[in-house]
Amino acid sequence: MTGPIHIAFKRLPHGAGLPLPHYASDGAAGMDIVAAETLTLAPGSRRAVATGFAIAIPPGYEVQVRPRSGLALKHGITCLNTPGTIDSDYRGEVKVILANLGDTPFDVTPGDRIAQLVPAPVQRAMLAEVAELDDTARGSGGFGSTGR
Ligand SMILES: O=c1ccn([C@H]2C[C@H](O)[C@@H](COP(=O)(O)OP(=O)(O)OP(=O)(O)O)O2)c(=O)[nH]1
Ligand SMILES: [Mg+2]
Repeated sequence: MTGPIHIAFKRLPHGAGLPLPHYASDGAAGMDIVAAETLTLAPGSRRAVATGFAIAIPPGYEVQVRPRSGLALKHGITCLNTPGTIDSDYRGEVKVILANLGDTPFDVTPGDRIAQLVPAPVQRAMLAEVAELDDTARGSGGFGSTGR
């Protein structure tokens, strides 16, 4: 584990009184984040759920919004766009796009831990357009071409 990066955190008015994003154990990779609103997710539905905060990530990094495995396993709740991407230049409220893949309605209450944040370095790419790509043994085989 490398040292922590510093992320500016701004609490928004509707986030007042909510717990800060926090690591639930010494070795946790993700900081748990909580909902800042009340809602019920019907089976098969999705919502952008408020967290009540905004962040400023240093250049060269992103923050990934990932599901919590307990919610996924017990209730079928996931982040639809996982891993969600928070760009370093985004200054709006962090939202969690929750989807209910289970078969019962799922209630969310302010303070419920709904997802986790994992910072990651960003490697940008520069494209070089060419007429032909080099040959490989795999070629265009994919999507199970090597067998089960
Ligand atoms: O789970 C997420 C994913 C994204 N965002 C915010 C921060 C991110 O920087 C911005 C844009 O996300 P993304 O690039 O994934 O979405 P887009 O559909 O490409 O929107 P845009 O055109 O604004 O980039 O939305 C969230 O709050 N939560
Ligand atoms: Mg985008």
